[in-house]
Order: sequence, then C-alpha cells, then structure tokens
Amino acid sequence: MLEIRNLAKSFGGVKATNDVTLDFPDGSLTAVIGPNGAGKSTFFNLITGALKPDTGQVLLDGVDLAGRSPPEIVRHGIGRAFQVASIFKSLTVQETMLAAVSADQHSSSVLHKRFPLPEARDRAEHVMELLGLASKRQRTAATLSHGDQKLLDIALALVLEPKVLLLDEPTAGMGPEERWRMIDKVRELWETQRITVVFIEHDMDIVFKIAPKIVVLCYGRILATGTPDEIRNNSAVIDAYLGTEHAGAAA
Ligand SMILES: Nc1ncnc2c1ncn2[C@@H]1O[C@H](COP(=O)(O)OP(=O)(O)OP(=O)(O)O)[C@@H](O)[C@H]1O
Repeated sequence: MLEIRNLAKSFGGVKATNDVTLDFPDGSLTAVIGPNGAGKSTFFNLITGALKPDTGQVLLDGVDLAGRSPPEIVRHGIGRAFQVASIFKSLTVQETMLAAVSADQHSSSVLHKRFPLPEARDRAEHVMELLGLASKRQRTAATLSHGDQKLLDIALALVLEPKVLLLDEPTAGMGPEERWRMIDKVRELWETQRITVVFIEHDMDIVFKIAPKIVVLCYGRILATGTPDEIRNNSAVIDAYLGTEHAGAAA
C-alpha cells in the first residue's frame, strides 16, 4: 500500500503541496484531478523523487521513500511513465525495451547489456504484447504515432515491474479516438496486472467513466476524495473546478 503522510512542498511563498495525507490501497485505480496549478504534477514529482518534499512521508509497504533518488524509488516499486521513448527516437521499440530492462539489472555487467538475459527478453516481450506494441517492435520510436509513443512510455515503466504506476496525463495531446484507446488500455492493465494505478487527467468524461476513486486537489490541498458520484455532487468541487457541466445536479 502507498501511504502519503502530511506531504508538503513550497516554492517561495507558493504551497504547491500542502499537508497532503492519502492512502492508495494495493490494486486501486485513482484519478487525481484539479484546476491548473493545483499541485498535481508536484504531488507526482514528490512521490517519484523528482522533487524532495519539505516535510512528510511517502510510505510504500511501510518503507519511507520521501526524498530518496528517483532510481531508488523505482527500485522500490514506484514506476512513472515519462516521455522517455521520445528521447530515444532512433532506437526501435524492442531496443528501447531491452535497454530499459538491461539498465534495471543493476548487477548486470556490460556483457548483459550487450546480450540481454533471456529473462529480460521475456519480460520485454510480455510487456510489448500487453501494450499492443509487439507488431511494431522493429519500428523506431520516432515513426510511431503519438498514441503508440505514449504506450511505449508506459511500457518502459511497466517492464520494471512496479507495484505502483503513476501516469501524468496519459491522454494529453490525443484526439478523441486515440484517447479512448489509451484509457481502455490503462484500465485493462490495471485489471489484468493488479497493480496500483494513479493517474492525472483533465478529461472529466474519462475520469468519471474509469476511476473508481477520485482525488481533487486545489491550491496544493485535498479538496475532496470520493467515488465519481460523490465528486460530481460535491458542491466545493463544483465551485472550484467542475462548474455545472459535469455536476451531478446538471446530469
Ligand atoms: N519548479 C517550480 N518552481 C516554482 N513554482 C513551481 C514549480 N513547480 C510548480 N510550481 C508552482 O506550484 C504550483 C503547482 O504547480 P503544479 O505544476 O504542480 O500544478 P498542476 O496541478 O500540475 O498544474 P497543471 O494542471 O497546469 O499541470 C503552481 O502555482 C506552480 O506555479
């Protein structure tokens, strides 16, 4: 279980994360929403080690990871889909996957990196299948569609076998069709892999359709947590973020 305890981070006078305490039980799927500047990305950056919290704890199965380095946090089981795939544009899908697994085998020698272990190949293969990228293994990342590049980002996080997967706007920049394909994939991963998934999303249709639990951040604080119905009907959330378009009353 991922437990966030009294997490806080300020930038000058801005409290980007302000005393946030939250539990993400094993196998849960949670959407994090909130207006621009609410502190969603900062919250993720604190969990993954990209930023060090001023105070608070990030407990994964009881171990406090707050302030540790990103690689250490990944090794403990918190994965994040970065836009890594787009950095290695000239590598094929398969090469990118194998590079990720090889880098993870910290006991690995240079030899392993050049000739990945069969187990590493199997892991990469399994995740490519899972994300529908197996038939595109020989394509270079640069030639993939935007949606497939995002799937490759997720694949790179998944191949390291995280207990918790954080996705920062997995559908950003996608058209409606690609958006639903991506989110169906995220849901399928969550259902089949039984990992804890936390995702930031601006599209409320998507959030209300797939997230059993929603956390609303506003000015760095938790404004509300609840089921889609509870959030839709929460007057503070309607005022601060949803307006009436997605509100329960309007529906
Ligand atoms: N590195 C930084 N230096 C200074 N201020 C920052 C920094 N990162 C974030 N902030 C500020 O912290 C607050 C929260 O920002 P954050 O990016 O976490 O919000 P967000 O909810 O992810 O926003 P968006 O939906 O626009 O991506 C904002 O006021 C932002 O300007």
